Amino acid sequence: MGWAIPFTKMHGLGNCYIYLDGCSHDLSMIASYPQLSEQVADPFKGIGSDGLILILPSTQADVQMRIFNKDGSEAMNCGNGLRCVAKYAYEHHLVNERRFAIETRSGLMLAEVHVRDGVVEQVTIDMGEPVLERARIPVAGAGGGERVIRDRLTVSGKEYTFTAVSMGNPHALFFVEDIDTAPIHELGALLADTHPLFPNGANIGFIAPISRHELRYRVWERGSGITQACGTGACASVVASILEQRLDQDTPVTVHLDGGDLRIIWQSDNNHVLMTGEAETICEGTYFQR
Ligand SMILES: N[C@@H](CCC[C@H](N)C(=O)O)C(=O)O
Repeated sequence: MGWAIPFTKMHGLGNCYIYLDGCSHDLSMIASYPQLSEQVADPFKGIGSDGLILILPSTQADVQMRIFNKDGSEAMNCGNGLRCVAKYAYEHHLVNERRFAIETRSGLMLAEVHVRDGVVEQVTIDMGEPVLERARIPVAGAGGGERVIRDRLTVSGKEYTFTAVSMGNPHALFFVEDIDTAPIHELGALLADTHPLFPNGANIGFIAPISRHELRYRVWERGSGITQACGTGACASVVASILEQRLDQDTPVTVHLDGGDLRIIWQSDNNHVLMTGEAETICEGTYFQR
C-alpha cells in the first residue's frame, strides 16, 4: 500500500541528504530505510541527494541521527549531517537549549548552535576523539594496535602512501601537491567499497596542504561516490595532517572543500576534534511511495 511522508532536504556545504523527522512523524510504514535511501537519492525518480538521514528520539541523548548512504549502506557517523540535524532540531523545537547531545551509531556528539533571529547560522559539533589504531579503523595488516601513518599501497602498478583515521567512520587520506590532478576517480572507485585493505570500506580523501592552518580537501565517499563535502573527512584530514607533522594540534585549521569551508581544531587537552560550519535548509515537501 502507498504512503506519504513529509521530508526536508538540507545540505552542509553541498553534502545534501533527505531528512525525515521521526520525532514528530510516524515512520513505521517504511519497510526498508536502505531501499528508501536509494530511492530518494535518485535525481530522476526520487528527490536527489547523497542519501537519507533520520532524526529520531533517543534514550541516551536529546535526539538520534541515523545516516544511510546513496547505495543504502548505513554509516556510523556524518559530520555534515550532524550540523543539519542540530539546525533542524533547534529550529523545530525538538530541543530547548543551544547546546545538546546527538546520538549516533559511533557514540554521543555534542552540538552547539549559533543563532541569529531564531535561525541557526553555524553549528559547532564536538566530534569526540579520533580512532587511530589499525584494527579499530579498521585497516587490514599486522600490528593492530599501531597507527596507520604513511602506509604504502600499490594500485595498478603505482605506489601511494596514505594515513588512516576513524572519526567513527573510516577515512584513508592521501597527500597531493595539486588537488585538481588528485587521482580521486581512480583510487576512489577501487578503494572505497570493496578493497581488502579496508574490511569495512573507507572514505577516500585527498589533501593538498596550503599552510600551517589551511588545507584543501576532496573526497570520494564510501557508499555515495564524490560529494561536495564530508564533515568527518574534514576532521580526519586535519588529524592526518597533524599525525604527519604538517599541522599542529590546538591550531584552528580552515578546510576548503568543494562546497565551502569548515573550521576544525584537534584539542590536546581532551583529545577531541571540534568542527564548525554552516547548515542549510533547501526545501520541504512530501515524498510519495506508490
Ligand atoms: N558525508 C558524511 C559522511 C557520510 C558517511 C560516509 N559516506 C561513510 O560511509 O562513512 C560526513 O559529512 O561526514
